[in-house]
Amino acid sequence: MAAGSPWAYPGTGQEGAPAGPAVELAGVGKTYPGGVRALDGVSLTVERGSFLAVMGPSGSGKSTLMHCAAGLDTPTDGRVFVGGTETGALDETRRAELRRERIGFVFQAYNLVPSLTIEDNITLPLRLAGRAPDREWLHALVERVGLAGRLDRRPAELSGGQQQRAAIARALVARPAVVFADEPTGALDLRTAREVLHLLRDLADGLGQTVMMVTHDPAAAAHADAAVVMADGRIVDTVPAPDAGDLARRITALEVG
Ligand SMILES: Nc1ncnc2c1ncn2[C@@H]1O[C@H](COP(=O)(O)OP(=O)(O)OP(=O)(O)O)[C@@H](O)[C@H]1O
Repeated sequence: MAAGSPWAYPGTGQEGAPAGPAVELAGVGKTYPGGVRALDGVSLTVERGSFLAVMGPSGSGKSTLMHCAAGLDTPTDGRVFVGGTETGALDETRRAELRRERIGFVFQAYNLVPSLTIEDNITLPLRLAGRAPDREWLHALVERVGLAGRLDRRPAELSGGQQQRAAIARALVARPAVVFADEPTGALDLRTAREVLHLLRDLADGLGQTVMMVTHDPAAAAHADAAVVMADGRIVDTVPAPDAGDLARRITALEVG
């Protein structure tokens, strides 16, 4: 982490982490009951500290890929590693533990608990894991996402952008190996969406946080270090330093082709 970065804070959780990629998929396939082959031989390496976008036409397998990568669903073939741990080798209890402690989630619909304050929402993953929040880290996090002074509010008292920033802080509170974001800007207006994307970019640059984001929006994907494009359950393109116009053309070609 660069000295003087907004994240300059002792012990961001990345130190001493095992070497190697944050996420690795090797020949992952998924056939749903009923026979739909949603993933077909997907291999993918997400380097530590990188921001990867997953794009592709509707039904191409993006959500299935994210669910399998995040241990929310089990592939029918292939292997998935998160922070060096093979998720398929864990029983459901251990996999739930891994999701809680090593993976952060951000969803389009924020998924905050309406009855809890913003602070209690942010610290929920830690409390579920029986861990006390690190007050200094929590403070740095809420400052950075711009929610200092709003910690005692309930989600309904915040704008959509503020709720999504609270969800991002919640995703980061346990210092996960990777944050999975599923259409995180889908419910936001353009300006607020851009703020949230800048925040995700900043997490990768300033904190070395690995982020994997599913999006339909080429302009959102352009904030990532690279985009993978899916079609029919396969990765058909990997685009480094993606450009929104170029990505839009590639997706349109897949949709009409
Ligand atoms: N639970 C399920 N049972 C059976 N088939 C499913 C299930 N979930 C998804 N599928 C099918 O698997 C394929 C991939 O779906 P998936 O949701 O991963 O695509 P996607 O790219 O995320 O789509 P979208 O952009 O529309 O969300 C589709 O053909 C879909 O109909």
